[in-house]
Amino acid sequence: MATSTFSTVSSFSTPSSFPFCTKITTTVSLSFLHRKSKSTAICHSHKACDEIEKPREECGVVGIHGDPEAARLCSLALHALQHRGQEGAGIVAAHEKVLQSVTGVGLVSDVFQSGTLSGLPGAAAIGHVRYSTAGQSKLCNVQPLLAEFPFGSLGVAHNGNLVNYRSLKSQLEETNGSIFNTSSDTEVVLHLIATSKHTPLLLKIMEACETLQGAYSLVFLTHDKLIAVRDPFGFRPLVMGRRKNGAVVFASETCALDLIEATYEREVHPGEVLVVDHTGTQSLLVSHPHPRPHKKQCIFEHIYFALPNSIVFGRSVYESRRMFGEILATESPVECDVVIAVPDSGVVAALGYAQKAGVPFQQGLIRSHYVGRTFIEPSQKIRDIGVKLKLSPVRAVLEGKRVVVVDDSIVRGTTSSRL
Ligand SMILES: O=P(O)(O)OC[C@H]1O[C@H](OP(=O)(O)OP(=O)(O)O)[C@H](O)[C@@H]1O
Ligand SMILES: NC(=O)CC[C@H](N)C(=O)O
Ligand SMILES: [Mg+2]
Repeated sequence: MATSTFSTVSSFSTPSSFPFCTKITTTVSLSFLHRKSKSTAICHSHKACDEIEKPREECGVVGIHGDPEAARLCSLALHALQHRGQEGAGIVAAHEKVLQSVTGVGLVSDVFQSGTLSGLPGAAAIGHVRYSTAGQSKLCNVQPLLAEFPFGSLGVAHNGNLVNYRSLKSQLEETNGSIFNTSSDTEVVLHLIATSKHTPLLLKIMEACETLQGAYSLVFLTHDKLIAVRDPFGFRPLVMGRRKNGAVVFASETCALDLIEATYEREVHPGEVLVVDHTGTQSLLVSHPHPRPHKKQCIFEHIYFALPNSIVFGRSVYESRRMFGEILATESPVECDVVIAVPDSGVVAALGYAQKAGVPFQQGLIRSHYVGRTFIEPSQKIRDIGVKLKLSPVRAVLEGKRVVVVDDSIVRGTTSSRL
């Protein structure tokens, strides 16, 4: 390789339509995953959990109401959202007024093997793939969380970070004697609901959400209702779709709707509460101190997290990444013979760069199909091994060439230092 130029789209000036909300620079250290553990429960009873660690981002959520195969569709949708969380997966389904749950550590295919789904009958279900942000990467923190209240059972799946969860948790422990079963921030939502004086349950949920600060795209399941809530800033995505049979689907990304043949209808609006039951869909608003807070949609969804075939925040992720590559070629032109990408999520930006620069795009790095995403792994040791196993250079493409290498981002530098 005569010359090798490393470029990254993360050096772009941020387009004005993408207010930057999160910069992920934290190095975290968690214990290795124990991949094969699984828990099946009518209602979770978690062991007392681990210490709290620094917040990060991500996760995928899905909710389905009105389809006799709700849990099976949920598992397919979670498969489509696997890139958003690889640490654990779970589904809660509602059948004959009872909520049943299967959660496990590992990938969707590890947790939902043949036969598992037959234990989750019912026409409504919610699901989650976890990338731990608050609370260790272990079974007790895998979602959906499920709680038994005197007023009925409730399941919840959360994408986001609650920045005030530590103070809410101490308050609940000291004032109400609340006993927490997990170290996940999401559990405070259940305790806030438990202690709310409002009725019915919907008002308890709304009051709880109004107490939360930070990012939350939530789906709740009761024995007869599916409820979706998005925080007033709209930090994390959440979309709504519908299947031909009328079943309503909520998901973090439209790629999950596509896989289960649901048509994309719209985003859940920032601050919106959507309630779905046999009577139809009702839309309400979470109240906020600023009646019209500015949207703060996370730019990292378009840079890295989401799949290019998704529409996120009303905009094609593929088009964003292609445009990032074009801008990079305009801002940082380099004499070169070939443009290559760091697969997977760098590919579309590299295509945009190559097209704009008028230089051939080639596959100079091969990505192993058997290694997941490395950035979202919970420990540096796993990330280092992941990058080592994942990327291999193609001598025929690179030898003697001036090469531009395009990746979507450099965060901890795990990938770029290996290259
Ligand atoms: O600077 P770092 O800390 O290495 O983080 C950034 C890298 O991690 C991500 O890839 P990842 O392997 O997670 O997923 P991908 O296969 O979808 O590109 C991202 O696309 C960059 O390549
Ligand atoms: N990545 C996420 O959105 C995670 C949700 C929640 N904060 C958890 O740690 O489980
Ligand atoms: Mg990458």
